[in-house]
Amino acid sequence: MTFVTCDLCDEHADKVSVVTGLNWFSYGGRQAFGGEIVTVKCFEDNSRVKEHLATDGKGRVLVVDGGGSLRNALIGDMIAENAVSNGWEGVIIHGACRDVLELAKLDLGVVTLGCVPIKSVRRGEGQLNIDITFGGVTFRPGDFVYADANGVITSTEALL
Ligand SMILES: O=C([O-])CC(=O)C(=O)O
Repeated sequence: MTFVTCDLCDEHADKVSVVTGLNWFSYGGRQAFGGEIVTVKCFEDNSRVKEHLATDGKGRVLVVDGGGSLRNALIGDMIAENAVSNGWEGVIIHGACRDVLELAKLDLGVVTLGCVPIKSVRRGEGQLNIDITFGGVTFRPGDFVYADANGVITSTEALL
């Protein structure tokens, strides 16, 4: 998938919602990625993230509202490798990741607010496929998201 979010914004100004006010970092080996939104809402517990990236992700992007916490990582190299095996396009986390040198080698988009070396706990908490909101945008399961070095945008319909 080759695209630039700036062009998508210019061409589909009436259709896109643009995430603002957040400083994203791109850690994955895939710099531009997009697809149908699947959501997880969790806080410092990556149970749902791990579970869900172990299922079929072809054409899909997992968008995680981690409450903006940078205190522990919701994804690392093992979970990300599993995501690649299951065909996920990428992961966008309003929270942190770890194992950044390994993430850079994977054919997966990984956009987060930052990184931290400690993993999260797993107490089986978190919700799957509910509407989540950050950066002024509500991410609805089944809508579409596109991300690159310029930022993150959503649309109710596929733009590519
Ligand atoms: O296991 C975790 O929670 C995160 C991690 O380090 C990995 O995915 O390798």
